[in-house]
Amino acid sequence: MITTVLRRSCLDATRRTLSASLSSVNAALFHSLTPAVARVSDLAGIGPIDVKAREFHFQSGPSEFRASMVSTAGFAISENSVRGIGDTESVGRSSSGDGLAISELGIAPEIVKALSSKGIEKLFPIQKEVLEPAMQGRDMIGRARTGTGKTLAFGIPILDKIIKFNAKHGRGRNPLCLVLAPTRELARQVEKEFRESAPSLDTICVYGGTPIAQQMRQLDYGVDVAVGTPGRIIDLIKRGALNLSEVQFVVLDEADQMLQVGFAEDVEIILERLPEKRQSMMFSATMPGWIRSLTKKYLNNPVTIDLVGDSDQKLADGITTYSIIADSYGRGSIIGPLVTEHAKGGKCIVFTQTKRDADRLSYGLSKSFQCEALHGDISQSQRERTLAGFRDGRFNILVATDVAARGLDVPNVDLIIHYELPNNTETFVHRTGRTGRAGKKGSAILIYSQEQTRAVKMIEREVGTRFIELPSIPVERGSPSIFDGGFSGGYGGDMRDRGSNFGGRSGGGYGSSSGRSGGSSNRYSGGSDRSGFGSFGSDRSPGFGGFGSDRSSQSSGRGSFGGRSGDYGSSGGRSGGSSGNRYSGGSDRSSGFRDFGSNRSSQSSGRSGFGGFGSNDDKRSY
Ligand SMILES: Nc1ncnc2c1ncn2[C@@H]1O[C@H](COP(=O)(O)OP(=O)(O)OP(=O)(O)O)[C@@H](O)[C@H]1O
Repeated sequence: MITTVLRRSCLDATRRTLSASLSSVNAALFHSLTPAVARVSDLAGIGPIDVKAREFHFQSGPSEFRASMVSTAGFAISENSVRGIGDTESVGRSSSGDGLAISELGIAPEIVKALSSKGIEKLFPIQKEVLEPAMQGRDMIGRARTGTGKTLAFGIPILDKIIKFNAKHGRGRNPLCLVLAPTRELARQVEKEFRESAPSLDTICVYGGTPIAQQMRQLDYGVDVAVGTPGRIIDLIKRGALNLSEVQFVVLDEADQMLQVGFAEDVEIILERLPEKRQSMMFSATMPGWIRSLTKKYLNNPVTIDLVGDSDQKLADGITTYSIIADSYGRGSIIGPLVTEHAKGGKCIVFTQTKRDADRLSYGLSKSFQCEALHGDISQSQRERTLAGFRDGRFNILVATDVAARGLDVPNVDLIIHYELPNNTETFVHRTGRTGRAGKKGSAILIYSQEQTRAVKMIEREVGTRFIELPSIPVERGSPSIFDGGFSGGYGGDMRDRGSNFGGRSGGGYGSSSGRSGGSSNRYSGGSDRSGFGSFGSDRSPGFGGFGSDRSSQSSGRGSFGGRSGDYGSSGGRSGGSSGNRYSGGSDRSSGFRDFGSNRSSQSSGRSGFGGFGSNDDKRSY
């Protein structure tokens, strides 16, 4: 922030000096730095001021960019190939081998140097495939496995173009690039990667749970790249602080999540405010069938770059998957032994379905391990401290909801434990993908109950992996629970409920046995369940909840957008209103893992299929 202020201030000072000699009209325009921009040559005192809206000539790649080098570049890691998923031109190729250095591609030396300082010298496969069409200004859908470098795949060409554009035309006030991400943590990470890869550019990360005034000030000084979550972006637009009229590059990271019902409305509000002439890109490790029809709406003649394909295994190469059977009663007690045996002192993320379980499990584990919880009910500052502590190795076990499932890049996570079956295969892929990143090895353990055997097989089929079955760990019914001291018995006696979990367990599950929740009979049943939690509401209060506070600030002034009052993932944020139905799907859920399949098939037939299940549930359970 300070750097930004100084940098833009210095620029302004130069401009002020120069503007003294200009006509008053030009000087005023020049000084204000609104959509008008002065060329670099003007700043140097050469030639007249060219006051006009900036135009980014993205259709032709910068002359320095050597496309031919890209097409012959090899890879730093290997990636299996595949076929495209779209009905447009597709790319997918199998290649491996020692690749051409990034330094030889003609991209801005600043980027080459910055990447090199992080040990990034050669392109990963997705980066290589994306570079040329991105440089040509093509809209695209990019899909590659988790941890294979999608951020830099879109980051390198965009940053390169902006650096070269700024060098030629000077800097403006409004962002040229907008990246939308589904979670605050991911937005921060993407912005950091952009900032570190192109230190001369001004980047901003905007998301809820942090003071908006500071973000408004920073925007006022001028930025080149804005990264953020949709809620806060809309809020800033409404307040007149964020002007998207000059955006030339827009990226939907984790596109399949961003385009799910509930998210898509806000994405659309934002896209409507972008210039029509722009380059749009969508990236994710998962692109369900339903996304195809949507891309037509958002993308212009896109090229599809799919390095995953439908038939191949969907996980990164270095990941070994295990499964272990445990009934509801014993589930909490086997986590310790699994961590000890399989993480071997390294980093481990345990994914739970609910915030409450994350807290409880973390509490239980903290008696034996250094451990913290991460979910949407935790204040943003604490969330950031927790993630930083996990990255830095201050503690090694993170118990998280799906707020941590997508995109987060914490190096050297050795083990993922799915404490419960995720809601859908996409979530399984993303959760599991927090390990085995950038060519490293990792393991994932899926805990399931007898009743979920078919669901496990379905995951195997859809994800293209084979689970190695671990011997079950005996747990005596009378033995002390890991949750003693607040959760004793919480998992006991609910076996039937928990057994149908994959499809959506319909029983009281955690709630009834622990005495909370005011007798909610279905934790997905919308209002009553959420009110039972109590904490759901607080999601929406400032300072809370992942996406919640994002939206709480929106709701303070979003009237004109008329948007839903829901929330990004923030679970509780969506109480009532339209979301009620989505969560009420008792019948869907009670049908057990069958839903897994039916949900997916309804997804592919259209987005309405998401209504009942997984994706919205993801948001709810953050
Ligand atoms: N060319 C490269 N050489 C070495 N490391 C790289 C390269 N490109 C990216 N990385 C590193 O690989 C890691 C994973 O990258 P990134 O987070 O972009 O993956 P991703 O494909 O977006 O994953 P996800 O699907 O989980 O979001 C990061 O730590 C990044 O710095």
